[in-house]
Amino acid sequence: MIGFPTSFLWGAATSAYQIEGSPLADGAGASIWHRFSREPGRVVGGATGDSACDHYRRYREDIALMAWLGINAYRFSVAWARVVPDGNGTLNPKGLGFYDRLVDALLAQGIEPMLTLYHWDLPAALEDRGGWLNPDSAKWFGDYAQVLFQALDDRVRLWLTLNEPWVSAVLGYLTGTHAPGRRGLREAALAAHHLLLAHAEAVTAYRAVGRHRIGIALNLEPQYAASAQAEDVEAAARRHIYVNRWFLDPILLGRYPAEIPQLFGADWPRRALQRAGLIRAPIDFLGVNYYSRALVVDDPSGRPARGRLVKRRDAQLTAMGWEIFPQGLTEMLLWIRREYGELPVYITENGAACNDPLPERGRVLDPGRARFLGRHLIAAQEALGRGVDLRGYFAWSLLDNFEWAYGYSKRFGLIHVDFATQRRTPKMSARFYRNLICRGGANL
Ligand SMILES: N=[N+]=NCCCCNC(=O)[C@@H]1[C@H]2[C@H](O)[C@@H](O)[C@H](O)[C@@H](CO)[C@@H]12
Repeated sequence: MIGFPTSFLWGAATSAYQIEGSPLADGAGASIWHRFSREPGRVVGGATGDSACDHYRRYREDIALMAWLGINAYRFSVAWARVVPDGNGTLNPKGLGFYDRLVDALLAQGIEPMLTLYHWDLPAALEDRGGWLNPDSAKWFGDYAQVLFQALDDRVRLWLTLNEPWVSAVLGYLTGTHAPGRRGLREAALAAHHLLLAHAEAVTAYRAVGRHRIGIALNLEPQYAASAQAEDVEAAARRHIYVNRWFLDPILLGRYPAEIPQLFGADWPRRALQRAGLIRAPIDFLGVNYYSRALVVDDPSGRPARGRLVKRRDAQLTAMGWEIFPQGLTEMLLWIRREYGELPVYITENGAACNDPLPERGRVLDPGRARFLGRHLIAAQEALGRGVDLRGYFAWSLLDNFEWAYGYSKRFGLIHVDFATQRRTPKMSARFYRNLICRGGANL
């Protein structure tokens, strides 16, 4: 098995709303998650991101922990409403100032910043104007992206436009389990289309002013038929289009998969097909967020892909109920290369929620997470050995944090956070990852 290249990025990832806290500090505007988390019943325990990991104030302490961890890259997102409080208008210098200081502090430790422009926290003022259902949303996003390109492209060399637009569209507009909590197939398809146009708007804007590289982070999940029955095989094929190709094809090929309008039927926005060509603004790399595979059975009532997820009885699951399936990462990376050609790839998220014990004498024993990371890094190494141009790996997540609708009930962190005291405690998995990075990934 070949090793990891010396240029390989060993990182960790977070997002603004999940770790920063202080959502309205220094002139920041509210986001849709600030609003959504306050709606009764939306988040486990009625939790909000008001404090989270208090990273907005403790970022220097957290960067010192990153330095101890030995990561050479850190993926974070910018809270749009900190920088442009009403989403599309006046800049807030204090909001931008936080990210300016964050980037400088990272670089001072030799840590490469990877900046995600949008990780689900749309300014609430833009939601009041229709949010991602408004055709102007692509321009709003392009204008916001421009602000950050101008301010930070002299130091940020890895940009991501959107994080998991599929989750934004499906959980935000179809299932309603994420902000803004709307429920409609047509809305989901329209929001997805505008998110893709927004991605293209930002990439196009970057080409005019940017000097480095820009991509997008997608949640990609291999779909396996639960049986050899034709109806299950076909259901898995439909879900593969729905979960993976719906976004990959327009971004990388400039067209929607032919099957997508059939899956959405009358709910598919007709004009979307003509405008799909606009979406293919060539990217420099693809971010792959990999967590698990899906095991699919036919389900005629399931909309829109008419497939339902099942679990094998003997499956090993994380605390999220997701099957631990490292080989799916290798297969997904190889499939992307076969299907879309040579494109640099970063694993921009991979990690596990575990039922961690409480810290005891400064230690948190989470062997399951260490094993999860190790097995997925072996799977990544396998893909590297078979020709995938894999440039880096970002563990999700640096810190235990606000896990969206699960609130603080699910812990993904390499570092434990006591949310009552904000005390950080590196877990066993952090030491495992630190030692691995020291060895450049050798002897996995
Ligand atoms: N069944 N199933 N399987 C996997 C489905 C994954 C969809 N959720 C994600 O990818 C989110 C991504 C998000 O960026 C981050 O902000 C979240 O904290 C992590 C952890 O939840 C992941």
